[in-house]
Amino acid sequence: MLVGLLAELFYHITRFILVAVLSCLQWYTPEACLQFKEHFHAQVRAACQRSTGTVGLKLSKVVVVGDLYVGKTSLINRFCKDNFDRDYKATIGVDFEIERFEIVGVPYNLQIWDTAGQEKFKCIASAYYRGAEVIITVFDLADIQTLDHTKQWLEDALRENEPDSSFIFLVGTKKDLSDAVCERTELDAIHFANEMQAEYWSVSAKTGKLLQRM
Ligand SMILES: Nc1nc2c(ncn2[C@@H]2O[C@H](COP(=O)(O)OP(=O)(O)OP(=O)(O)O)[C@@H](O)[C@H]2O)c(=O)[nH]1
Repeated sequence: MLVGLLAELFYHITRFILVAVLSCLQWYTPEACLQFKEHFHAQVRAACQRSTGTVGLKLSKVVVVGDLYVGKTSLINRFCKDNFDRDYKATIGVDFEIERFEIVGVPYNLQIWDTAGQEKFKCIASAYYRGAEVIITVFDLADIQTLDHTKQWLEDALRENEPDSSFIFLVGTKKDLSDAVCERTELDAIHFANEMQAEYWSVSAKTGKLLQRM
């Protein structure tokens, strides 16, 4: 009973944080967010409002993977620091940010791991995949090859985690550069997201403007 409740609590908190991440960036449509449809279960809400010591679930690990130059760091920077840098600085190995939230009175930490897309750093970055509650697989909407590569990135990340233990997101970046090619890539991406049971988002770290979910 307690285990079931904690599992449900964990599920809702993780979803809530992801919604917070994406909504902060205004990169979502409400219908994409199951959380807004269901809200918290009464038991989960009650558990959250009790002493945090009894809950013990304060940390969630997010791993962001994808080819080099697709915009992983920019995505994280927009969320964590609300800034955008047009200059490219390759991530060396891994980097991480911690964001602190309070959800119905419970302090919560979101640990976001930014991994390098360069092949030569792959073995370093992959050492950090384990224990990811959330895997965000990123590609560049203007470069269809990066979408093709997401399958491999996701497989590598999933291999390091227990089956069905991670929420999966597929995120297409640089939506501000959108043209007809991007639109075709998005259709492929939505198809692929369905196949891998991922939630799909089209985003722009540059503008942060509300973008439509296809
Ligand atoms: N126009 C536009 N450019 C973007 C966007 N997001 C990122 N960029 C640019 O794309 C380039 C690469 O972005 P990064 O965030 O460094 O890419 P990365 O995936 O972290 O790259 P690695 O660290 O090598 O894995 C930079 O020059 C960014 O300014 C976006 O939404 N729109």
